[in-house]
Amino acid sequence: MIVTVTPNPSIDRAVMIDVLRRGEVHRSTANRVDPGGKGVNVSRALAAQGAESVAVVPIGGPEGHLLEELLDTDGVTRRSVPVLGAVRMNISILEPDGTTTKLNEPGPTLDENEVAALLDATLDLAAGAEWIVGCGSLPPGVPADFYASLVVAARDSGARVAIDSSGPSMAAAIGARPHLIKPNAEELAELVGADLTTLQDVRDAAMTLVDAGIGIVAVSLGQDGALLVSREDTVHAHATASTPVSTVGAGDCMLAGLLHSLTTGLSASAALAVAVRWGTAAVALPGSGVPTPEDLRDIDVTVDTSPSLTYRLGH
Ligand SMILES: Nc1ncnc2c1ncn2[C@@H]1O[C@H](COP(=O)(O)OP(=O)(O)OP(=O)(O)O)[C@@H](O)[C@H]1O
Ligand SMILES: O=P(O)(O)OC[C@@]1(O)O[C@H](CO)[C@@H](O)[C@@H]1O
Repeated sequence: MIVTVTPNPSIDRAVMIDVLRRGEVHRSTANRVDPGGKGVNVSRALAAQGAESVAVVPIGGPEGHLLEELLDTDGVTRRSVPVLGAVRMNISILEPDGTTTKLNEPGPTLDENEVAALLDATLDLAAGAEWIVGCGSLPPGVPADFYASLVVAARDSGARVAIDSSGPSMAAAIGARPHLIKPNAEELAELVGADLTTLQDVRDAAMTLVDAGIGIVAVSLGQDGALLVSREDTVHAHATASTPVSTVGAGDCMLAGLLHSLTTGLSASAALAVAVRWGTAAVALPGSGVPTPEDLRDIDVTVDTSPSLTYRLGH
């Protein structure tokens, strides 16, 4: 079982328009609402593939009720932690070529007791979990060491911990040495303070983090797929998204595929192939849609266990 914790979940509203023009009134051509937040998406992606998962989420306000309803509709098992503030609403503006503009709210302020309750609810589930996954931004009131505390507190539970966040909370989590992290290229560049233009740069940056005690660094690279780096492996995998519609949540689906595969005992390279298949499939879905088994069928993934490291990103 995979337990996710999303300290700052959201209602994701996706609005499709022909072209985004600053300062003008736009009439949407289509729209949809999804339950959102990075850990929530990991749990949704697992549920859509019939894999066992529990999503731990702070729930408050009318938006909180809606989030619970949407999670139930998606068949996501959840552990709700009641909070006073309302769950945020995030907006994605999608243009026909797949260009995605996101407006993310900061989220409600959580008080000390609510933060403690969120951590307790997650650790409560740790005993039966293979992975605990902490994902996304932290709302106001949640200290930057939230994920670091999770890594430390989960250490004796037998569950491995994966973290996907950014900025100070990700940096602090890395200090606590989680088993796996999933930065994208920008987040990795920020973590190591270097420009990343080739696969070699990505590999070197990821290896710095492996040297610092992280077991697996899985870097999502958008159209360039993903690079997995561990003490034993450097694996690159990529696939072509024939009709990119929305990249929102693709990284979360990729992480879900990776963790699910590692749980079922696949090798690093086989697990990365699954991860890229799930991520690429998500790009072809509107809004924060997560792929079903059928959506994965026609995606050919190329996996390279000795990748050409001179490959330039974005080409
Ligand atoms: N344009 C694309 N073409 C093909 N595959 C893509 C494309 N964009 C994303 N992917 C796939 O989805 C995975 C995750 O995408 P990306 O690197 O954008 O994650 P991310 O920045 O963490 O996204 P998010 O935070 O929105 O979930 C990639 O590793 C890749 O496999
Ligand atoms: O504001 P954060 O927590 O960094 O990101 C939140 C978010 O953009 O991430 C998901 C996609 O990965 C969306 O469902 C959600 O709206």
